[in-house]
Amino acid sequence: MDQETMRDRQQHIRNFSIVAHIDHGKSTLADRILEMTDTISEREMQAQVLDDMDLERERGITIKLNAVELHYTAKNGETYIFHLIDTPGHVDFSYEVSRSLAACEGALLVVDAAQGVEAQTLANVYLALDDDLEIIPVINKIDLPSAQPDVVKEEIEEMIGLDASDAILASAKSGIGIEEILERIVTDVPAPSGDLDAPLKALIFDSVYDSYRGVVLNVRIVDGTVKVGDEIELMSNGKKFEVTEVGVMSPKAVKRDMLMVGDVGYITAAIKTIQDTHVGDTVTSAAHPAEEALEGYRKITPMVYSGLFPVDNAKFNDLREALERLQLNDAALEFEPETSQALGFGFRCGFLGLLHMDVVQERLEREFNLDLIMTAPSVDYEVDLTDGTQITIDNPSEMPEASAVKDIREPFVKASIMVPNDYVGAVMEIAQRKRGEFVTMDYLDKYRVNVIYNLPLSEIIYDFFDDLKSSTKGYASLDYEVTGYRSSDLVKMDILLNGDAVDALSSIVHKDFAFERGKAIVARLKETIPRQQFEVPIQAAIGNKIIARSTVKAYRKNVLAKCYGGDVTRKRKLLEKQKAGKKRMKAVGSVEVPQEAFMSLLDMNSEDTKGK
Ligand SMILES: Nc1nc2c(ncn2[C@@H]2O[C@H](COP(=O)(O)OP(=O)(O)OP(=O)(O)O)[C@@H](O)[C@H]2O)c(=O)[nH]1
Repeated sequence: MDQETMRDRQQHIRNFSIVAHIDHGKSTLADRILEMTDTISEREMQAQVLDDMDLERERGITIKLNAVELHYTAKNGETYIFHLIDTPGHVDFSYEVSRSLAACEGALLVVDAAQGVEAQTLANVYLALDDDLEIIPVINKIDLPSAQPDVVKEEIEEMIGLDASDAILASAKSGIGIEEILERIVTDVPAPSGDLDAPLKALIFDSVYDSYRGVVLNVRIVDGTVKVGDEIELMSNGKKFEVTEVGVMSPKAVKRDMLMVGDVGYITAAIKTIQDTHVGDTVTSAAHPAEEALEGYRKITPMVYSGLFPVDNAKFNDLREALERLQLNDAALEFEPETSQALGFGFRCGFLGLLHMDVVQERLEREFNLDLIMTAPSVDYEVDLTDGTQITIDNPSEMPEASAVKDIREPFVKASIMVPNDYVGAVMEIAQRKRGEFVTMDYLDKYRVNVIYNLPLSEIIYDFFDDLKSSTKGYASLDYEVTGYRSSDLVKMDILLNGDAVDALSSIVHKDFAFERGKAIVARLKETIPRQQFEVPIQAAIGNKIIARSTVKAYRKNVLAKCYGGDVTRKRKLLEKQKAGKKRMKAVGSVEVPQEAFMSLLDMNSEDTKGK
């Protein structure tokens, strides 16, 4: 390609994302766009191509970002190169949204015509506005009988402050408005402004490990060009590599001779060590390095911590390797080795939230074939000791004796909960129960309210959102940000099995809830720990004081005795269930403890809310 062709090409590139609240139709719209541009035929279209992780498909949510190149011949007769960069919609992953947005000039803002603007619509659109992206409002699902496009337009104008008079009315499901969207991308989203002749500068926005090709870098080229044979340098550590392949995803990998300014594609360079690359780094040319690296991404700090232990202790190194690979394209995942008396060697991992934790656990098990025991999630605490020192603790078992502790502070969040008027009472009741402190309440329009609460993060990471959803018929949407740490009356609760404290079962609880939770967790453990050859006493204790107790009776009858006369399938099912359960047993001292027992700490939270 000569210079002129490249300059002309640059003018025809459009890089954009789709931002939306979860379930407002982002993936469906992406599919329609791929179909309309013949990037993929209907026959090839597996349900929702952009969400290509199995896990995502099962859960129906977008987690990882993907970038796809497509070609669109506009009404003006010219062909444009679109790069569509997918973004996740769940609150846990807003960090990833900002990563994809950094590679774009524009964003489609998709709002469900029946649901209206929701918490993540706002959170995500603010991220896009921070990046100065051109925003095109799209009101989706206008085919629904309950669609109220005019009300939604008003909401977009009032709540976001965007002009919605020319918002596109669309139905991703029935294909309405898709062409208009494509045309507006051409006319409204600016072409990338980088300098073709400047030294290479490419932003790594994602990377994956491939056992044949090494690390595959997904990049947005900000300046210059890169081709096979070039020597590249990673600006954060000065490491140099020779480029072995470049290409784009369309949606399968398509090799190219080169990538140029404005392109979004991949680079491989036989990078074998995972630790060398990290998202947010800048790739430059080793021969003509850029003077300054791109701004990169802000550092993200995990909010929820949990211990991950292989059921088979010999798999410790496999687990480390798997975590390293996941970390490649999951900058938010943190881990460090942890030793538990009860569970042996494992890792203390930091996650963005419970969904993130769940996804990591499932990926480790499916993609890396690991059987894991995961301990209940915890937040991190700032602790002032009586000797004047301050420590941070993300593992309840490390909490010092109460006598050595002067003050414990826990993270607080400002939560914004959007609901229809009718449910405000229900929301307040839940927030209050979770030690919430009411801040304010704004009427968004005639129908909906934004309720703001300060809440301890530890209270909302578990089941707050589920509770909210179920008591508002699914209408509530939630967004939150950590605002700081506050002193709370917290104590460490130990759990003793057969008289021995099990470190992996300790938790930190508010004094006022300690009794109740102690009782609930002991009851829950009694249900989950199977009968053994001997009696197993279960106790909850604060310091030396036992606050709740129960006993798992010794094992007597065969499990099959529970079956009704000779029903073979039922019998088999029961045996299978028992076998699956066994796989995840861990011997803690002399007691066999199943995985679910370690999650009892979670259940106890919902337990104590039920009775009220
Ligand atoms: N009636 C109707 N349903 C739609 C339309 N667009 C999407 N849906 C449905 O809405 C649901 C959510 O759509 P998705 O495309 O998966 O939503 P999403 O925003 O990508 O969700 P995440 O990937 O989790 O962020 C699916 O059941 C779709 O079939 C539409 O235009 N009309």
